Amino acid sequence: MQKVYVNKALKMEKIKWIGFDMDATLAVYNLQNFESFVFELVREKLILMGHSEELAKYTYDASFSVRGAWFDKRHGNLLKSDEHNNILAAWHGLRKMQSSEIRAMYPNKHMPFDGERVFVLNTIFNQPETFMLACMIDMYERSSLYTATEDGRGFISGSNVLTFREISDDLRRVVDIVLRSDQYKSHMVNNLERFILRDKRAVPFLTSLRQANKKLFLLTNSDFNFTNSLMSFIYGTNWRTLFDIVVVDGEKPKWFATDAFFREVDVQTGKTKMGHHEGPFSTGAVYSGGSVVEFRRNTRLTGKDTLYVGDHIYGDVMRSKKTGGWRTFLIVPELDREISIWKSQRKRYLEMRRIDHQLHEEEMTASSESFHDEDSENSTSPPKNNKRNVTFYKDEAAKLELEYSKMGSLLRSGLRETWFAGQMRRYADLYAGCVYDLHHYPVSGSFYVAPQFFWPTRSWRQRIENLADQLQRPQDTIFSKQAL
Ligand SMILES: Nc1nc2c(ncn2[C@@H]2O[C@H](COP(=O)(O)O)[C@@H](O)[C@H]2O)c(=O)[nH]1
Ligand SMILES: [Mg+2]
Repeated sequence: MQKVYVNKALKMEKIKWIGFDMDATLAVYNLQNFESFVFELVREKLILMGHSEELAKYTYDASFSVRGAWFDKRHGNLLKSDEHNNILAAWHGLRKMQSSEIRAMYPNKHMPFDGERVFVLNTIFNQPETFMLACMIDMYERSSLYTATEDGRGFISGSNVLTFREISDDLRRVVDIVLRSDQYKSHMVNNLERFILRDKRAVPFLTSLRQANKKLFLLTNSDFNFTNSLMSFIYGTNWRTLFDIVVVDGEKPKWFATDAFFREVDVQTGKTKMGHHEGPFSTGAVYSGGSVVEFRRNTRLTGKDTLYVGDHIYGDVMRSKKTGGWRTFLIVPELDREISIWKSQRKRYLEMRRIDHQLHEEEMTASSESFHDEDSENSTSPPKNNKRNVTFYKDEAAKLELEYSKMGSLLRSGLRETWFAGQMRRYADLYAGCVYDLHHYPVSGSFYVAPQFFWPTRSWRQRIENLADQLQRPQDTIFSKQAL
């Protein structure tokens, strides 16, 4: 679709430095191939660890997971929440939970965020993990050796208890080991054609930014050898000359929270030199680790003059904005697909909006009548919502969700915005499906947000259509070649 969307106005002429994340940003992954490869490696290691061999029967289903899900380690559920922690939908294993079940476990269908209890599955690297969590719980639920514990925190077989927390912790450990392993990295770098999508805009994009006097840096959590392989594949072996500074082993989000020094990498051996780096950074050199504090000291950047482009809503976008004061550009690989499904489902969406509005009006009328009748002897409880409308709305919402994946859309659940969408709106100044979409805009222009009007309207149809259009952010984006 080649569009950049705007949450917060940004003048490109004020940006002196542009930083890039590598994995899932400059290096665009073939998600289908990548996710099933990681799923298979993780499955093998979980069985070696001692989990049931029944796991071998589960194959990767790319149409199951959606990013941004929360895993509740206490009840073993995958949750889709909104930005106020209201639960929009939930899965136990591979099974979608009924509304009544969710309500019984989570009063008011709400769960306050607690980092001890919840693991947020935010990145493309968590996608196989999300599906594996569902598979493991499904498998133990079906197993004849295990039954559910009385306290509902997992499974029991004889005197052996396996809690949902333990399942999730085991899986996390295995994913972590797999992504660090030589087996994973060597298979990736030996099969780059399978895992990395080359984009013909890549070199012209970075070159045009440099020609416009922007300083460029790479800041990735990957190690030097892995970075070198991927970047050489995309940009050619001289890729380092495209950047003013190259930082590997970044350990974001920690990179934004410490004052650690940089260490220089020996690009011949890939090993880091002893001690730490002092003095200005050199073009062509590669630095390991470091921190935003040291980076700022070395480059004299203020923060507002830096635009950082990354795919991790927390590690790349929220932390860089909150701690570094950087301007942010989020890459959402699912965006083009989300928008095209959204457009194709506009009629269904408008109908749901109309029903939703009708239900609200009925509720308002009923509660205002009951309020006025409060003291009267004839006081009646509000009439129940029109059941047919409620059922219709729920069925349509479920159908809409299935257009995206079994866990639905990344950005919405029915009409409601997800937690991921809320985070994106708050912390990403710009966003796009692909970093190279920025190449279609002049380097010195400005991004604006179209004004949104919330004036009162007479008819529900007008209100619905206004809202629908506002929610279609693509139409809200204005780009101007002149500065504000
Ligand atoms: N050991 C782990 N490595 C992980 C995990 N999730 C991602 N990763 C690796 O981090 C980098 C991301 O690089 P960036 O360019 O996006 O900053 C990449 O090499 C991933 O393999 C994890 O949970 N554990
Ligand atoms: Mg990344």
